Amino acid sequence: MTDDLPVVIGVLNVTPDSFSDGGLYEDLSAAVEHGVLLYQQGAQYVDVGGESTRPGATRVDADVEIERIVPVIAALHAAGVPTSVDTTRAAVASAALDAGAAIINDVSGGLADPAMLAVAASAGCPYVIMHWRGHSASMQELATYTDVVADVRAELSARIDAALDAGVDASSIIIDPGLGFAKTATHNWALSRALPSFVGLGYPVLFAASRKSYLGLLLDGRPAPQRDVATAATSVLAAQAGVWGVRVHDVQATVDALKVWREWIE
Ligand SMILES: Nc1nc2ncc(COP(=O)(O)O)nc2c(=O)[nH]1
Repeated sequence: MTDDLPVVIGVLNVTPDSFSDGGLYEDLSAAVEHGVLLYQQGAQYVDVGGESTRPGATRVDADVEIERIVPVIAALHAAGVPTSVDTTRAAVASAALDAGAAIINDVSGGLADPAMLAVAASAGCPYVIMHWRGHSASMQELATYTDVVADVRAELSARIDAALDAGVDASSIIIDPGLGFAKTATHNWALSRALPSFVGLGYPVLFAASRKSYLGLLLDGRPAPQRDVATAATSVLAAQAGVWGVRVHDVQATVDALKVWREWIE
């Protein structure tokens, strides 16, 4: 939280195939320009990703991820823009930290790469543990739960314990319910409504609904770039639920909406 507003993390995907902004920022100068814009609009961090996590996306090698994101992170660092690295790979996280990234945003919560927890532990940096059940290709078949809120809480808690056992400091851990990752729209709404119970786990919660398909469904199939007003609404509701931060593509819309929320609850 910064002056009682949630932290806003701006999304910068340096990929050809991310679901809502793929291909827009593959060029270094375009990526850096957009990252600086997001920071100027009020993002406390810019989340730089080099591998699409969309359902069905094909994986890229670590060296491709590194090639894509390290120059961007280094340039944003030089420009005074704090960044997080969106990766499931330890080698990519290490390279990003060396280039100046401040946060590891690991959508797999340490499951995808056994070496990741040790990297997060030794770096001592904030480490985002998102609920995840497998890589993009298979994840929607994995969307089966007895009670999605209870199951996600339990599985996240297991990842928190694994991180603590690996030496990650409790004060470094941020958790994220992972909307859209092995979740249906119904699951996403249930998890959104249950955000206070995730806040109750005692770790800062990152909420990342931005432009996701469950919002598209609600908006009669509207394409991803036209879901930013709905995203800003989720940012306010997440703030109301007590989250630490929100991860969004349209920073301006969310910052404006959160300012309204702050005045309203004064
Ligand atoms: N912590 C976190 N990171 C993420 N990274 C990518 C995407 C999906 O792709 P996008 O980069 O286009 O939003 N979603 C999440 C998320 O829900 N939580």
